[in-house]
Amino acid sequence: MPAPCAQLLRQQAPCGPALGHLQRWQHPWLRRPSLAAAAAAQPPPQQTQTQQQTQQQTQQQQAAAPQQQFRQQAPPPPPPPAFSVPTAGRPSHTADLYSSPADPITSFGFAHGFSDKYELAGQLGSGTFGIVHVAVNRETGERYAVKSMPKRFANGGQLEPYYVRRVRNEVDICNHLGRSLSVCYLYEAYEDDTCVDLVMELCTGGQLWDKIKLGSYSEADARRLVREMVRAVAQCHGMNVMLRDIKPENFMFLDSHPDAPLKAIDFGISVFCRPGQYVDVRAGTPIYIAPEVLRMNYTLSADIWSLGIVSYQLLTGRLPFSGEEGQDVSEVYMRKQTYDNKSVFRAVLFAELDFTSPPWDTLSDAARDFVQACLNRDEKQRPTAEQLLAHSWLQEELAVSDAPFSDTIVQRLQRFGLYGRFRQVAMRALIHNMARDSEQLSDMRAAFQQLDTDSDGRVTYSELKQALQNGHFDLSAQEVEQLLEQVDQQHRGLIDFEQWAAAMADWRSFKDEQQADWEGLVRRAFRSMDPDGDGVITAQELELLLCGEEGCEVPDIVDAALREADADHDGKLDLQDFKSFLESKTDDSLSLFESRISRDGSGSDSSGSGSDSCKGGA
Ligand SMILES: Nc1ncnc2c1ncn2[C@@H]1O[C@H](COP(=O)(O)OP(=O)(O)OP(=O)(O)O)[C@@H](O)[C@H]1O
Repeated sequence: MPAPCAQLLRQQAPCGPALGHLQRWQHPWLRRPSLAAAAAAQPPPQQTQTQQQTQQQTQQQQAAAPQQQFRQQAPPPPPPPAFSVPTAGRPSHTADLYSSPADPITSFGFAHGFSDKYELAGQLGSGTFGIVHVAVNRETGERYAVKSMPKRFANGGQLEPYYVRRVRNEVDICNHLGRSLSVCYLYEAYEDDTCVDLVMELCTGGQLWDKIKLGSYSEADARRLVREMVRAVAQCHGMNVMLRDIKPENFMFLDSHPDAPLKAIDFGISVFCRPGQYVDVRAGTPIYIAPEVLRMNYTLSADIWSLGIVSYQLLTGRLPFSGEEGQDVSEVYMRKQTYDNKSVFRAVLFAELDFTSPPWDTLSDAARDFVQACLNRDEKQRPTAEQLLAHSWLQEELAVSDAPFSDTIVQRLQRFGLYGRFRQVAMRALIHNMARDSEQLSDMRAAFQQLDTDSDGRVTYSELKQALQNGHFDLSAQEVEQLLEQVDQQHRGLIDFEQWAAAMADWRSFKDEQQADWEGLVRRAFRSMDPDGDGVITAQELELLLCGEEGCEVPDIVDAALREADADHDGKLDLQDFKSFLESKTDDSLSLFESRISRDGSGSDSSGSGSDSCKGGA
């Protein structure tokens, strides 16, 4: 029988590691500035004296509690956990990591009534902070995963700061990234007096680790999985999120089909970090961390090293470390999943990396080149995740640019989902105001008309679902809903042509096509978003524009839009802000997203997962 939260609290292992990433972050459902947008909008910081003092104070507090800094690795299973070590007295290179200790709070402000809506079923797994169960929606019978994180209180009845940061971190980053199919979707967050419950997409196919420990994959299978992981990482990096804990335990298969999609889970120690920003807190799981993480000066490229380790494991069934420093680490870890930190750190820093022993003689040069590039100890020489996607080893048979439009619909929907709300609305305003004879528009209109089976100019969810079922996409029913909700932000259950076109458009070619009338188009689009025509969109007008009469269900939406687009920081948007905002949009690549085109024509397995497979293509 399901364990209620209070019971979970008793079952929970004693306190795990203190988390050293003192990132200031926010839950988007609470009205505070979003770190994500702040990280995106602000230039790399010069820390103020006060920030440094706060940081040093926090670090001193942490240094005074060393027993909380590491968690002893317990052999075997479960696999060794992530850790995070604060670094006393070192200057930080990042904006927010240390500047703001968690607020003294007693609750997060999440919804109440988890048990009214869901019934717990079997346990799926457990980690340092939570126990994960299947949760069944009492009304619909749909199945989810719920991570129950028993509240940890400090003296004085307030929540322990590490716990606060950890929960908020997970929620904030999931919300930030959750619109892509590469990331386990977070549906809801609940709390009561004793517990936080995060309701997530259910992955029934097990961890990638379960498969790796059985031995190496064929090169073709490994390539597919690595491509999926690199995509997830490229999306995270594109959103200024460093994962910091890439390992096979943190990727789960959606279901038990042999080609089931992989989903990234667990963002508890991820951190917001822009390219070029540095972090100086050791964090991660020792076997997978990059040498520069041990040296406590690293940036997004540290994730690429971890990807290299996992790729090596997938291809060979072992770790890369060899020679005097590494042989034992490799053998003992793969056999027993245990190690001692000192030997691992020595191996990470100094061990030879073996690219010659079998099965390397049977693997392609491209595979070797890919893994070697990831495992370059000089982090500056490592490719970015986006560059890795273009590596010859990962290249798909059909380049995305050559794929027919109808094959890329799921990628386009994911891409649109990762835009902020203001960019989504701006795209729609541009579409509304552009010339009717645009070539892109006519292509998209033709695709839309195919979806609109009753020709009423609008596509319902069920029409879209049906379209996605009739062709060749592998999508769970829940994934279809996730994708469509992005386009139908007002939750009308309908998508009109302009919404559809805004979601499908390629920004670069769209802009190129409109070049002759670009200035005029931008002016017209801005005017159509400025209801009283006074040349500025105030915060109040922005809320109406972004969320309609109902107001925003996620309070941070308006603040995030202002942070992204209000270049002169005067709290409102004018035409100049809008122009610069549109110019700042450069990245448009579909290759970051899974096409989800069915691989074998049979779709994914729906058995008991609550994620019944839809197969289709428009
Ligand atoms: N969405 C999901 N669907 C199915 N099982 C899941 C899901 N999320 C987590 N699990 C299972 O629960 C376990 C614990 O989850 P998770 O790693 O997120 O917890 P945690 O407390 O954050 O862990 P950590 O110790 O790494 O900090 C996972 O290893 C996995 O087996």
